[in-house]
Amino acid sequence: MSKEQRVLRYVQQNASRGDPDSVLAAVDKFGWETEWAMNVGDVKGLILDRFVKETAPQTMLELGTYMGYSAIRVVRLLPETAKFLTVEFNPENAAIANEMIAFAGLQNRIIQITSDSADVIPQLKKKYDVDTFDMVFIDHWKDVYVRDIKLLETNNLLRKGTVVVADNIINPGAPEYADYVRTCGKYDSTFHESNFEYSDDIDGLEKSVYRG
Ligand SMILES: O=C(NCCNC(=O)c1cc(-c2ccc(F)cc2)cc(O)c1O)c1cc(O)ncn1
Ligand SMILES: [Mg+2]
Repeated sequence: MSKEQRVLRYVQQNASRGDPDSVLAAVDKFGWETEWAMNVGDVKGLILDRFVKETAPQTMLELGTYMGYSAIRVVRLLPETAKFLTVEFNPENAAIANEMIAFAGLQNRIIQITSDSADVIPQLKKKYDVDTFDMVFIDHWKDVYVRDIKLLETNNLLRKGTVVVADNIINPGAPEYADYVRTCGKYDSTFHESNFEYSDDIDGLEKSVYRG
């Protein structure tokens, strides 16, 4: 059984079906007490919660579903009318996420896409009926953050004021991305220091508002 399957089983045996907060609490308890996993987690998650509440996005994209933790974390704060798309490359992780999201009762609120983000970003307008995103959460492979934010720009998926949040700026690190959003002149970017998931190590989120 994979680590991700062990986390899912723990959630199914310890959380309440249809209760997103209990699912998040179970994943976090497992992450702190049993096995570390690369969810954004409870500490950085509180900062993400604040950004979501401040932005109140009607359309949102997540790159890097993993087990669905941040999808559940975000969508639990959004109205039923909001449109949330999440992209995962790894089919095994996507399958775990599908079950985690269903257990949380949010399967009708989250559109899961299993694909390489580079392939799907250019299809979002036509195939997924997207105009522009109000918010984007980037949490997939660190070395493709820059490639993908540039793809979002060139595919006209960002608008003046779109809020782009990126995980793991310090650990494992996304230095080229941080440098790009801070110096290219297209974003007002701020770094929010925090802790690495289920750890005392340092990490942080970058929040970048597109100038349009
Ligand atoms: O699962 C896929 N990506 C996860 C992206 N996320 C990360 O890589 C990630 C990594 C870490 C991390 C940090 C320190 C360390 F020692 C080990 C891992 C932390 C995080 O918070 C992440 O978010 C995936 C699979 C695949 O086959 N193809 C495309 N993507
Ligand atoms: Mg991460």
